[in-house]
Amino acid sequence: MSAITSGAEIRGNRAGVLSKAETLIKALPWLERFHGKTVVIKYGGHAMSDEELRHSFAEDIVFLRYAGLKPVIVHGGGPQINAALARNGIDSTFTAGLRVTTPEAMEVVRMVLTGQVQRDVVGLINRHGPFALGMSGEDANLLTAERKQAIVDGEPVDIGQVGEIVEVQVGAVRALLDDGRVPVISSIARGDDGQVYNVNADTAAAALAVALDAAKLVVLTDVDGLYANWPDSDDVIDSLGTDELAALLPSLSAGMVPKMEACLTAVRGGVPQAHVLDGRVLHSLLLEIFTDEGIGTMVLPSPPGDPVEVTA
Ligand SMILES: Nc1ncnc2c1ncn2[C@@H]1O[C@H](COP(=O)(O)OP(=O)(O)O)[C@@H](O)[C@H]1O
Ligand SMILES: CC(=O)N[C@@H](CCC(=O)OP(=O)(O)O)C(=O)O
Repeated sequence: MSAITSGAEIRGNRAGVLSKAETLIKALPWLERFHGKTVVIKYGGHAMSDEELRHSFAEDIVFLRYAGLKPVIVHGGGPQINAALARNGIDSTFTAGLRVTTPEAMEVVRMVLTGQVQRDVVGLINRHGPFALGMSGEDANLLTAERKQAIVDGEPVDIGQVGEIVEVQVGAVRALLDDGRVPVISSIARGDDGQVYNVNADTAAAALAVALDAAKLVVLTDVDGLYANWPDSDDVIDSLGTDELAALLPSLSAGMVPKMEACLTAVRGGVPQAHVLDGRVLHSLLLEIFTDEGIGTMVLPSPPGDPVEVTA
C-alpha cells in the first residue's frame, strides 16, 4: 500500500523545511565565491582526538569536494608522535614550538606521519567519499627543505633534522586536484643533501597555500582562535592584519608561534585570507566557509581596521 501523509502533518512540517532551505540559500554567495577554488586545510594532531569530530571533519571535506571546491589537506600529528616516541623510550623536547629532531626521532616522526596519521586521515575521508589520496612532502619533490635553526633570545640554536622549506613543486598536487582527488599531505621534506626533514605542519600548509594560489588557508586546532592575552584571558582576536600580526608574533608562545607565522607567510605570500579555527566544534570548516558567522581568528592583508591591544 502506498504511504499516506495527512495534510495537517505536511503543513506542520513546512516551517522546518523552509528554514532548511534558507540555510542552503544563505550558502549560495559563498558557494559562488569559492567554486573551483583551492582551499588548504591544516588538520592539527590535537583536532583529531575525538571520534565524532573526526567524522564531522571527513564529512566537511567530502561536502567541500562535492560543492566544487578543491580541498588540500596538510595533516599534523604532534600528540601521536609524542606517544610513539614515548613508547620507544625517546625523549622529546620543543624549542620555539618546533620538535628537536634527532636522527632516531626523525625515523619515528616519518613513520608516524606518513605510515599512521596520513593513512588514518585518508581512510576516514574515503569512508564518506572516494577522493582522498595520501602523499608525503618527499613525493615528486613536493617539499624541499634545508636544515633550520631556531632563534632563542636572538641566538641561533640547532634543533636537529628540522626543515626550512626552500622549494615547493606542486605539479603532482595539481594533477591530483585536476583528477578530482583530495590530496592528504604529510609534512616531511626531502633535502638536496640526501636527508629527510621534519617540517612543522602549519609551516608546510602555508608554503603549499602560497604555491597553489589558494583562496584560503584554514588551520584547525584545539582552541577557539588566537587569544589576546593567553593564558590570562580567553578573549579571541576575531581578525587582524598582517602588520599587527607581525608586531604580535614575538609575544606569542608555544604551538601558536608556527601557526600564526604560517598565517602571516600565507597572506603576505598572496593568499587572500588565513583562519585559525577550533577543530573541537562540529562542522567548524563548513561554518567558516559557507556562513558569515565569525568563528576563530582571521588574518587579512593589512590594514583590516583598528589595531588590537595586546599585552605579552
Ligand atoms: N595566544 C594563544 N592563543 C591560543 N592558544 C595559544 C596561545 N599561545 C599558546 N597557545 C597554545 O597553543 C596550542 C595550539 O598549538 P598546538 O598544540 O601546536 O596545536 P596543533 O596540534 O593543533 O597544531 C593551544 O592549545 C594553546 O595551548
Ligand atoms: C618540526 C616539528 O615540530 N614538526 C612537527 C610535525 C607534526 C606537526 O606539526 O603536528 P601538529 O600540527 O599536530 O602540531 C612535530 O614533530 O610534532
